[in-house]
Order: sequence, then C-alpha cells, then structure tokens
Amino acid sequence: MQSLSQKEYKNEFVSAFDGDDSGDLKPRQTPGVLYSKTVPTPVKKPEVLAWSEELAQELGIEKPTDQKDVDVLGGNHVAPSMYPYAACYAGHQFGNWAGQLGDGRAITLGEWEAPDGKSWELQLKGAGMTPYSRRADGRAVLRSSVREYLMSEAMHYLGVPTTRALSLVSTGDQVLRDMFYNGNPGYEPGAIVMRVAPSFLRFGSFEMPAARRENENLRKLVDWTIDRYYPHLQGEGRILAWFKEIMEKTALLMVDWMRVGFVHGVMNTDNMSILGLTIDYGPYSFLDDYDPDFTPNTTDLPGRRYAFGKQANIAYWNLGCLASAIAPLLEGTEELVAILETYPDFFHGKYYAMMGDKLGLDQVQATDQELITRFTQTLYTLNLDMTIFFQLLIDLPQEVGTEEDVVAHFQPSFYRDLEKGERAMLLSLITDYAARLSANTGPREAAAQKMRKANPRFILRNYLLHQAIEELEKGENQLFLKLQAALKDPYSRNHDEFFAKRPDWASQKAGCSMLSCSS
Ligand SMILES: Nc1ncnc2c1ncn2[C@@H]1O[C@H](COP(=O)(O)OP(=O)(O)OP(=O)(O)O)[C@@H](O)[C@H]1O
Repeated sequence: MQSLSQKEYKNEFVSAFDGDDSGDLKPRQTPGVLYSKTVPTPVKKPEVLAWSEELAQELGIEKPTDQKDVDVLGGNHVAPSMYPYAACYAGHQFGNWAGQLGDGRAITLGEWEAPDGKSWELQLKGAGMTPYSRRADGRAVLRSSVREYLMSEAMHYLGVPTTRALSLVSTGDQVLRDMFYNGNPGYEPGAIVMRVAPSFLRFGSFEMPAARRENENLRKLVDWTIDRYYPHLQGEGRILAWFKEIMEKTALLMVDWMRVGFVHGVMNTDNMSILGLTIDYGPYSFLDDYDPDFTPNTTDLPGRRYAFGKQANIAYWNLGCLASAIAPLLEGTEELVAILETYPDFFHGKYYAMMGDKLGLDQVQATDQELITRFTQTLYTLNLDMTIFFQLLIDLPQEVGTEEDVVAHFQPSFYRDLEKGERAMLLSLITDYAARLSANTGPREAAAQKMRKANPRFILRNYLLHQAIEELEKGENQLFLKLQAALKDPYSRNHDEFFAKRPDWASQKAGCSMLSCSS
C-alpha cells in the first residue's frame, strides 16, 4: 500500500505526446497538442466525505491519514512526480459537431501503477479551471459529485464496465450555478470526485486530431492506444481489428445498460469511452416504469435523442463518427464500413441472449424473439416497474393460476390499476412464458439462478439519490451510507428496505426523475 502523496507516479501519456506545457489556464484553442498542463486550483477546506476502500485495496492506495493525502484528493497538493494535465478532445453533441471541447473540469494527475502491474489514471473532476473550461468555472457541485461517485461504483458492482470513483471530497467553497446548468440559480456546496480508469480517452479524443487534419498526431494516438490497451492486436490490419473490438465492446455496453435499465442521458461522442466503459455520470437514471422513450435529461426532451430505447442506435451513430475519424489512416474505407455494418446483427444477437438470461431461458431460439418483444411491450403498455417485475418473475410459482393470481403476484410492480384488457394481456404473456420455461432442458432452479444473476434487485433510483443528497447538504450521511452498502450487493435480498417502486411524490419532483445536462 502506498500513499497518494508519496507515490512515484508515471506519466506515459504525457511522455508519448506533445502537449502545451505553458500551464496557462486561459480558455483557448490548442491545435497541435493532445493535452495542456493544468495545475488544480486549490480549494478552501478539502474534507473526505466518502472513500472506496475495496477499490483502494485493489489499487494499493493507502487511505488518507494525513492532510497531504487529503490535499491530493482536493487538488491542493500535487505530488512531485505528477504531471497534471487536461486532455484536449472534441465531440458531436446532440448530433452536431461541437469542435474542441476538452477536459473543462477534469484534471488527470498521473498514472498509478497497482500491485498487479495494471496502470490507472487518477483524475480529479471539479478541480478548477483548465484551458478547456470555455465559459464555465471548472467546478462541480456536491449534488452532481455524489451522483457520479455513487453511480459509477454502483455500475461496477452491477457488472457493467465503468470508470470508478475513489473518493468524494467537499471543498468548503460555494459554487454558483446559474440557469445554464440546472435552471436553479444560487450557490451550492462544491465537491471533487477522484475517478480512476485505465484510460479516459474518448471517441472525441480521436475526432479532434482528425478534424484538425493532424494526421501524424492521429496516427500516433491510435498506435499508442492499441499498443497500450489492445496489445494483442499486432501487424497489418490492426486498426480495423481494433475498431471491430471497440464496436463490440460498445455494443456489449449497450446490452448491459438495457439489462439493468440504465439511461445515460448524454451520449455525445465525447462521452463514449475508447475502452467501452460507462463514462460521465450526468443526468442519468435507471428506469422506474419501463419506457423506451424515457430520457432523464431535460435538455434532451424535445428530441429524446438519448432515450433509453434509442441508446443502441445512438452508439451505432457514434461509432460512425469514430470510423470517420480514423478513416484517414486507412487505404480505403470499404472494410471499415463493412465492420461498422455488422453492428446491428452483433448487437441484436447479444441483446436477445441477454434477455434470454433475464427470463431464465436456457437457450434462446429464433422463436423466442417474439416472446421477448411481448415482454417489453407489456412492460411498456402496462407501465410496470422494470426491476421489480423481473424480480417477481423469478418467484413465479410453477402453476401460473388464474388471472387474479397473476395480477396479485405482479401487483408490487404496478404504478396504476390495470384495465380489463391489460390484465388479460399480462395473463396471456405469463401463461405462454411458463410454457416456454417448462421447455427448458435444465431444471427450474437453474433458470432461477440465471435470472438472479441477470436481474438486479437493488438499483440506485434517482429519488433515493436525491434524498441522500438533501441529507448530506444538511450534514447527515445515514442514507448515503446505506446506499453505499446496498450498491455493493445489488443482486441479493440483503437490502430489501429499498425494494420498492418510486413513490408518487417523486415522479414530478425536480432531481428525482428529470435532471439537466451538467452541474
Ligand atoms: N463546470 C464546468 N466547467 C468547465 N467545463 C465544464 C463544466 N461542466 C462541463 N464542462 C465541459 O463541457 C463539456 C461537456 O460536458 P459534460 O457534461 O459532457 O462533461 P463533464 O460532466 O464535465 O465531464 P466528463 O465527460 O469528463 O465526465 C466537457 O468539455 C466538460 O469538461
């Protein structure tokens, strides 16, 4: 175990590429470089609010005991071997080219080598202005930091690839948020999350040199990324093979999001990880009642571009942007396009297999696709709570029983009373499902086990987060600690005090269902 302030950090990204070393924080365009040196701006009084001990153990990081370590987490101390920088990237936002974006409030401090030899980027989010802050302040508020801290850890324990969060620190400073951010002008407590990932490179990291026609930088970045993160890909054709892997990782990520009912909310290309991780926890949400059109992002309401049911298609669109960015490195684009076009089939194959697991089918047949579609249609038409419904499905008795029995069984997942036709729809689905389940070759218990692994019982619902944040703002952390414990064990029945639908009051309350883009 080593302390944050005494570690010998590596800075391999910085060593590999030209950067702007001036340390100037003035917002600007930085053509020709992939990052700019950025020292965090100190805060008034950093205090650790939360610490991810299991992650720290894995990485070999000592829990902060002295002020110097806490100061690293708050951006008040930069260890001598660190080279802090903000990365320069671009992106397509809401379908439009946005040009240079970059880390406007994220600063990578250095690369931490864990005892197993793996390397992790340590990054502070909310540590002050960078050359990419544009018109904003480089800060994050407690509200959004708690959301990122808890949810990235929750996703990890759900088995969904994600960036991780090591610490949550309050800064002692107040941060002004105006209409641009949350429609609610005023001061809020500031906070900083230290997040970690093998790499924070995004699709937009490649779009930037491509848009600037900096082919040398682009080639170097692609080669470096493959060598470091995809070292098994060597020789001729490796760029195509790399793209295929990114495509598959991205499709699998979408399947995982659909499995647990996660809506990211801002799937811009600057929020798409080159490693297929969930990155940037902004206005995300889990689905309560199943609705493919649901977007938690108030900024996205008119087009619902990033709604739950559109995520797989948007990922495809974003992969198209990445393909365009790397195309100049290839002789022609035919093979690249051919790989891209395999996305829909690859995704659908994995999607149906995942739904088969959720339903406990031992081998998904082509004929099961219709049953799976009937499930999603029924969930949607009847406004059923996704998480609770699948849990109840695991406990379905062998004998389905009457319409009344079925309705009573699934009652805890209802947000409203069902009409006559809807009750019949549910009965017919469940009857056909039970018949299909009995056609499994394995025993019923094997199906139930598969379902318990595929269907989370605890999800971090937005209203729970909202309540925990309200408490923290008052200096209480009881709910926060309970959620932190529950999220580590989401497939068990150990935290059933949270096994309940979203309460009525939360459906319209700001922050409990809908959120704005950034804060
Ligand atoms: N308060 C802020 N100060 C400076 N830049 C910001 C701020 N909020 C967002 N940005 C920048 O706006 C762009 C898009 O914002 P987005 O909400 O996707 O990112 P984010 O939540 O800040 O960061 P990340 O994607 O690194 O998790 C990024 O370039 C981001 O750095």
